[in-house]
Amino acid sequence: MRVEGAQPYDVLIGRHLLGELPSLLGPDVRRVLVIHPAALAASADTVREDLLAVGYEAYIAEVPDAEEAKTAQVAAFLWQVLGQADFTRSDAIVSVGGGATTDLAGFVAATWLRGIKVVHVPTTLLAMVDAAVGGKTGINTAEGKNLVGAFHPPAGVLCDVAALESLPRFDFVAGLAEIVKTGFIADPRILELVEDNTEELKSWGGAEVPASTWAVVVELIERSVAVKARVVGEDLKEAGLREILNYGHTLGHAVELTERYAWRHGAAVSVGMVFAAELSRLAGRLDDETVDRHREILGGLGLPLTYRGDRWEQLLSAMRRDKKSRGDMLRFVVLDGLAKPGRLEGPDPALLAAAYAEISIDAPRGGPIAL
Ligand SMILES: NC(=O)c1ccc[n+]([C@@H]2O[C@H](COP(=O)([O-])OP(=O)(O)OC[C@H]3O[C@@H](n4cnc5c(N)ncnc54)[C@H](O)[C@@H]3O)[C@@H](O)[C@H]2O)c1
Ligand SMILES: O=C(O)C(=O)C[C@@H](O)[C@H](O)[C@H](O)COP(=O)(O)O
Ligand SMILES: [Zn+2]
Repeated sequence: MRVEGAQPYDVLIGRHLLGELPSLLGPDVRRVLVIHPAALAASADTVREDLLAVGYEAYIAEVPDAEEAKTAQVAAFLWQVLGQADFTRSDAIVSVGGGATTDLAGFVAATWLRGIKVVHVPTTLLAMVDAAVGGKTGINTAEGKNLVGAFHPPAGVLCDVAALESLPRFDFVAGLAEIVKTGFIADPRILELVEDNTEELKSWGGAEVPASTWAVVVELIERSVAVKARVVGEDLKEAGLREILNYGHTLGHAVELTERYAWRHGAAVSVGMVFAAELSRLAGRLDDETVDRHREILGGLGLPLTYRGDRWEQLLSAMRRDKKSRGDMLRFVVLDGLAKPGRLEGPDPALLAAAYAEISIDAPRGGPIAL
């Protein structure tokens, strides 16, 4: 699939695609740094060996797992690696991992010498359908999620679906949340596919999965990437249209921060979408049936639908730093119907609190919540 724009690139989806890496890197690259978390050490090593075998000078750097990787300290470590290996503007980074790894590696590529090539090899469902495509890169700060970053499109994306065989069910389901998001904002056929295959998807078992379920997963990936490619091809820097991809993220990112990243991104976005749907309904813009469909689909997959009621002030404070905010004005992506995303700007605080009341529960008395 092609992502258009000032710097067009291909997103390849299939199996055994690593042989395509040199063609995505292009002819001028000599040195490559492969960045990966521990869980992907074996795959990253294979990538490095393959690159060495065809003549690249290939280096490898392991980074911490998940959100622990998205820090200024880890970025600084990678800048040091690049500096010590004399990486120039004709060299490149390859990320092998989930969305946290692709966000970090993309950010380091965007900032090293003010921008070098990056090719992403996403290994989670979420990174294949969302994080690796579109050029949003970033790291977190103590004040919030992705607060430092850059728009830096990759030179290419290799989605080798065989990577999903080792992905834990928990992470597979978290990735489904972004797929469902894409269904609600742009492609309702995605919702039908998820509804018709809920049991198979929620009980993801990697290598044990029947061919019919793989076919559904590949179609879900292709449909989600197609929507993302169209949107970012039109609006790379989020001047308008691209904001629709942020459906459910205003509250979702606030939940992630409040939970100190103990929740997966997809799980937080699930709650955030139910909140955004309730907000849309209470603002008189969305029908009850579509709101209920959020709960049925996300809840059916085992994704969380509620959050603790005693954290509203903390969440509100985190939401003020959302990238869609303008000055003191909070802005939300809402739905005016299925696949009809709109914006709600500066909502009455009472409306926000009412929407939150619809999704909040009593504070748990210990133990993790849902996903
Ligand atoms: N840039 C964007 O447009 C964009 C879009 C969506 C999400 N994101 C970001 O992506 C991140 C979430 O991504 P994620 O859900 O992939 O999480 P993640 O990168 O934290 O990966 C989740 C877990 O899966 C493990 N893992 C990865 N691939 C595996 C495999 N094949 N087998 C076994 N384990 C594997 C990882 O080590 C990690 O423990 C968040 O930081 C979010 O903000 C960015
Ligand atoms: O690509 C986009 O644009 C998105 O908003 C996709 C989101 O799923 C993703 O989580 C993104 O990283 C959120 O970006 P942010 O600008 O809200 O940090
Ligand atoms: Zn997201």
